Amino acid sequence: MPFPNAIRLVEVAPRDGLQNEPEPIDTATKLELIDRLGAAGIRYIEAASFVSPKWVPQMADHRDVMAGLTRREGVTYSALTPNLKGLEAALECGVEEVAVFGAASETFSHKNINCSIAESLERFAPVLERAKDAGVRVRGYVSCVLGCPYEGEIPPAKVADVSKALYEMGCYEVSLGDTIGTGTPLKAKRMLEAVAKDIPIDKLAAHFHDTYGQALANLYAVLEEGIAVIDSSVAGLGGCPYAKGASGNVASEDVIYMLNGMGIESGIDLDKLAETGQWITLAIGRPNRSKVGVAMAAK
Ligand SMILES: CC(C)(COP(=O)([O-])OP(=O)([O-])OC[C@H]1O[C@@H](n2cnc3c(N)ncnc32)[C@H](O)[C@@H]1OP(=O)([O-])[O-])[C@@H](O)C(=O)NCCC(=O)NCCSC(=O)C[C@@](C)(O)CC(=O)[O-]
Repeated sequence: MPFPNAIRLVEVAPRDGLQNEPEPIDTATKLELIDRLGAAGIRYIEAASFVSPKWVPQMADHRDVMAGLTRREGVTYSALTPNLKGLEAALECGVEEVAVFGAASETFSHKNINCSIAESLERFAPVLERAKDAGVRVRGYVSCVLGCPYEGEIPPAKVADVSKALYEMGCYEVSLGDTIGTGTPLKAKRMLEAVAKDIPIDKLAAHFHDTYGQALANLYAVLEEGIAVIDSSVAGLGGCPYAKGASGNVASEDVIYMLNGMGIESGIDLDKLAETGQWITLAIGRPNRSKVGVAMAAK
């Protein structure tokens, strides 16, 4: 399949990027991050997570983040909602899109959302129904698509089953999460082939963490298969609280640099994006994990 002419980048730094930070990050810093990402041309930003503050304290200010946004025209600001309680709170804050998140690994599902895969799907069904009534689109995530921190290898057929269930339930797009970044390019292709038997490729997204330095190579492999939605995190911020040692998503700057070199449109201003990566890493005292961001800052 030819490479896509254009991609949609889903920027997850304000949520995935910050959810695992050991020190509290104030709401004003999160809001400035979101605003800078919008100013760099990003059209889809995962801004918050309506999960239990006991489970993920960094996302406890979800209401203040959603209510405090300076909304830019044409930008979607989404939030994670694992259950009806989260969805109702998000709706009160005027959210226009939410995401439910499941896993292809039973153990990870229990550790992350305290229920089995089957129970999670039962929980998501009323979330999708309520969201539909409210005119809110729902994205679905599947974690551990290329490996699990507890179970190791996950068969592609298992990933395909959970993805299909989310899609058939009404998720308009399913984002495939390599939660611990252990995937490699051919493995990523094989997994995608299995999922794409049931779901059109333009309804799938790649959400690859870079723990083993494979994320860009894996992205190249799935772009070749027709994937045109990429999740990434500015400065490579992030990690999952329930996947020990997992580092952040592939850095947005690195993705855009690669896409620019391939002539694939994103509508994103790389200079502004790289400045944002430098700014947030200084603001929260973290290393910048984007090679492109570091190289551009050194010029
Ligand atoms: C799902 C639950 C809530 C189940 O947690 P639970 O303990 O089974 O839920 P519960 O219904 O029994 O409720 C327990 C308490 O949580 C409260 N509660 C219940 N729901 C909510 C809510 N929505 N918002 C706020 N509070 C909530 C509820 O009110 C109650 O409070 P208490 O009576 O004890 O004071 C919990 O396990 C949880 O919050 N997990 C979050 C895990 C998480 O955020 N993980 C990181 C995001 S996923 C990820 O990073 C992967 C991804 C998406 O990026 C893709 C990839 O890379 O793989």
